[in-house]
Amino acid sequence: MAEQSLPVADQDASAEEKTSSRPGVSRRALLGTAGATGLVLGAAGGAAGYAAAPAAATPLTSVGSTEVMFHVKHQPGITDGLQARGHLVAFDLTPGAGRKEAAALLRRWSETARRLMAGEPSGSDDTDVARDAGPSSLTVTFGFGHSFFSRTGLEKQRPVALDPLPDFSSDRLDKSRSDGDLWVQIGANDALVAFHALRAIQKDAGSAARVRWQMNGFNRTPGATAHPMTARNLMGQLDGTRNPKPSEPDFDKRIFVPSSATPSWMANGSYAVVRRIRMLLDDWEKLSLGAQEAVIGRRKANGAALSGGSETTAMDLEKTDAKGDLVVPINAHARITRPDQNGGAAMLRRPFSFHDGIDADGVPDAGLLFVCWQADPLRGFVPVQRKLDRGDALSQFIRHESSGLFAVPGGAAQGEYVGQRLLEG
Ligand SMILES: C=CC1=C(C)c2cc3[nH]c(cc4nc(cc5[nH]c(cc1n2)c(C)c5CCC(=O)O)C(CCC(=O)O)=C4C)c(C)c3C=C
Ligand SMILES: [Fe+2]
Repeated sequence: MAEQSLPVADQDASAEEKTSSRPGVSRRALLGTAGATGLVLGAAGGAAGYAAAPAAATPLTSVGSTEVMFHVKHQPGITDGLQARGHLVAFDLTPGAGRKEAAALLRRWSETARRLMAGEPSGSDDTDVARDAGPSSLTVTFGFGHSFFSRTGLEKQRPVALDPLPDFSSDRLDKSRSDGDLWVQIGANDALVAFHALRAIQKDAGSAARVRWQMNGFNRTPGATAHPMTARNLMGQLDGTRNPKPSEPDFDKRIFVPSSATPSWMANGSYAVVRRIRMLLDDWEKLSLGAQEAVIGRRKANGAALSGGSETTAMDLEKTDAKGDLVVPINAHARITRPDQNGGAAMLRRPFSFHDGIDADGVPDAGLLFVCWQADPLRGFVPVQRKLDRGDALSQFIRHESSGLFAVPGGAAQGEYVGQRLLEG
C-alpha cells in the first residue's frame, strides 16, 4: 500500500534529514520499533523546549516528539506526510503597510515558525497551549499571492506563473474566501499544536496584515493504523495513491522551481493551488458502491483500479468487459487526471478534509481543502482542471467554492527568513 498519501520517512531518503524524534532517535527507528506509541522520554520538553518547564519533562510518544526542520532547501509542509490537523490562512497587508512592513512580518513569522517547529515556546508571551505536546511534526509554510507584488511595489519580481488561474465553467467561487496577499499553511499531528501555531502567526501579524480568510482541516491521525496507508477522504476513497514520489527521477522537476529559474528568489520554491471543494455528500452517499467506484475508476475498499490488481497495480486503460465496455469508464476521475492523458501535467496533492457544520438548507458543509504543489501551474493544475471541466464523472458530486494561487519560495537558509531574497534582493 502507498504511504499516508505522501511518502513519509521510509520512502523519502531525504526525509530523514528533515525530521527527527529527539533525543537522538530517528523517526524511522521509532516507526520501525515502538511505532506511534513508542515513548520518548524528555524529548522537546527539556533544555531545547519550554525553558521554564519543571525539571521533569513530559514523556512523549514519537507522534509528539517528531520534529520537521525549518531551515531546509524546500519549505516544510510540501513533501512531508499528511498531518492530522491543518489551518490554511490568507492575509492581506493593511492599508499603509508596504515592503518594509512585509519584510519585518516575514522575519517575525519565520522566527516563530522555527521556534514552534522545534517545540520551543513562541516567545515570552507564549500561551502554553502546546505545552507538553512536543513539536508533533508541526510545519509552517509561507506563500505570496498575486496582489502582494503591487502592494509592495515589487511588480517586477512577480513570476509569470502567478498570473491568475483561468475561469473554469464549474467554478462557484466566493471571492472573499479566495486569493490574498500572503498565505500560511500550518499542519501538525496534534490539534493543540496546530492551533497554538495559528494563534502565534495571527498575533505576529500585528498591524501589518489582517486575516482575509481561514480554513481548518484534518486527516487521519498517523499511527491510527498499524501500517501507514494512503489517506481516505470524506467520500471514503483512498486519495493520493498516484501522487508523484520523491524517489521518482522527475519528481523535483515536476514539483519544484529549479535553482536556475527566474525570478531567482523563487529558486527551489513551488506553486500552491488551493481550492475549497465542497462534496455534495447527500447525493454521493445515495449512489451504490458500484456507481461510486465507476465515478473514480478505482475500488473503494483498497484503491485498486477497476481493471484489477492491488492499489499499486497499473491501471489498464484499454481493458473491456464481456459487453465490450471499458472497465475504467471514459469519464472516470482517475483515468482523466493521469499525466499521460494531460500532456505530462502532474502535481503533488496534499489536502486536508474539512467539515464546517451544516448549511442553512441542512446539507453538510464538508469536503476537501485541495492543496496541490507544482513547479508551474500551467504544467500542473491548469490543464488537469480544464480536462475535469470538460467531463469528469466526479463533477456532479463536488463544487469548487474558493481558489488561491501562491508562490512559495524555497526554504530559508540558516539566519535567513522566508522570502528575504524577494524582499531584500
Ligand atoms: C485539478 C486537479 C484535481 C482536482 C481538483 C481533484 C479533485 C478531487 N479528487 C478526488 C479524489 C481522487 N482523485 C484521484 C486521483 C487524482 N486526482 C487528481 C487531480 C485532481 N483531483 C490527480 C492528478 C489524480 C491522480 C491521477 C493519476 O496520476 O493517476 C483519486 C484516485 C486515487 C489517487 O491516485 O489519488 C481519487 C479517489 C476528490 C474527492 C476531489 C475533490 C473533492
Ligand atoms: Fe482527484
